[in-house]
Amino acid sequence: MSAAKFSPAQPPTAAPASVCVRAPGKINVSLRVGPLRPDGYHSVASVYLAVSLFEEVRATVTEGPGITVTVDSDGALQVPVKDIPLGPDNLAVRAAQALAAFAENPTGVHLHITKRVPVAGGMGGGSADAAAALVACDALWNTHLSREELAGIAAGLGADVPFSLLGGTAVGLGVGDRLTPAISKTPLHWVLVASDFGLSTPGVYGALDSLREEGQLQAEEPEEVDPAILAAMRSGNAQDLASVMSNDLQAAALHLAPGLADVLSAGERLGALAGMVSGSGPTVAFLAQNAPAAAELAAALRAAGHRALAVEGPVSGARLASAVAG
Ligand SMILES: C[C@](O)(CO)[C@H](O)COP(=O)(O)OP(=O)(O)OC[C@H]1O[C@@H](n2ccc(N)nc2=O)[C@H](O)[C@@H]1O
Ligand SMILES: Nc1ncnc2c1ncn2[C@@H]1O[C@H](COP(=O)(O)OP(=O)(O)OP(=O)(O)O)[C@@H](O)[C@H]1O
Repeated sequence: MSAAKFSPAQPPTAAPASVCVRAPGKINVSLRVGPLRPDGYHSVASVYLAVSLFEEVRATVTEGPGITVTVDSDGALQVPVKDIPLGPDNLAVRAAQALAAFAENPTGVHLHITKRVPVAGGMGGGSADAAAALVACDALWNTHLSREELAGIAAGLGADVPFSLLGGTAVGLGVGDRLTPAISKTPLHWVLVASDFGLSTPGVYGALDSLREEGQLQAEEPEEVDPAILAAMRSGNAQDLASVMSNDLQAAALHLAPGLADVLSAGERLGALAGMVSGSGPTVAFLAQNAPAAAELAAALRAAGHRALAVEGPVSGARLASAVAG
């Protein structure tokens, strides 16, 4: 006989007055990009990896209506936040607005974002803020949407937003939003090097199209991910992964920011197994053999004047970190 069967009905959970949600940035361990589509997007075949560099969004009920946002930054990469919009264009605000349509009685909310992921850095930082805001407002407004429903709203906000909700390791098809979780049991160790400038994602995709039009690069429709990459992720063999990881956007990012080639060669000279531009860049991600090797590489890159940080992945997607009762 189960005790739960006879326990009195639980009262409905009261909505909290304030919640804090953490959501991870990502690396594309592999990113294949097809030709430009009529809708302005490109089909991709991507292997996403969520890494231990987290954005935090604290959502607090306000007395008045509306959604407001403030931003600060924290962490070793010293992310400048001056270029982040603080109005309706902020991705976290857009996420809260999209979720409000599903809430019976959405209160006013203030979102405070603590940024650790480089802005316009190719690691999906704004997407992580959007994913965190969705989970935070879902808790604040008692909307109780399923992860699938949240993923549907996330896809309307941007191609990378569904992955920041899901986390872990996943194959992304379509524009990157059609996700299938992939197995990777052993953590992989990376070193991130931030740049002191950003790259616009549409600008980097556009540069890739131009290079392809000029005949310098080929465009093929990406149907699937190279099975060798999934095998290397599954086994956690960093050496194997180093020989197969690749990013079609790297040539375009290097075309727009040629100095990144020096960063890539510095990391490889200082002991990385391999290095690549993360997503649309300009953040560079270096794969290391293990955690001590990553710590050593990060220290050597810092000594050479770079903003470098050792991280690992996979980690969880957007999750409630704390809640304060109303
Ligand atoms: C580079 C990646 O980070 C790799 O994961 C993503 O493809 C970019 O994802 P994102 O920043 O969430 O992209 P969105 O905000 O949805 O789109 C911004 C712009 O990037 C370009 N874009 C984005 C995704 C994609 N599959 N093809 C594209 O061409 C389009 O010009 C689009 O208008
Ligand atoms: N919460 C936010 N954080 C950062 N940027 C934001 C945010 N909301 C809107 N933006 C705008 O979006 C642009 C790109 O932001 P983001 O930091 O997500 O780039 P990214 O990491 O290169 O994106 P991706 O890797 O998904 O292509 C910024 O330049 C900024 O103008």
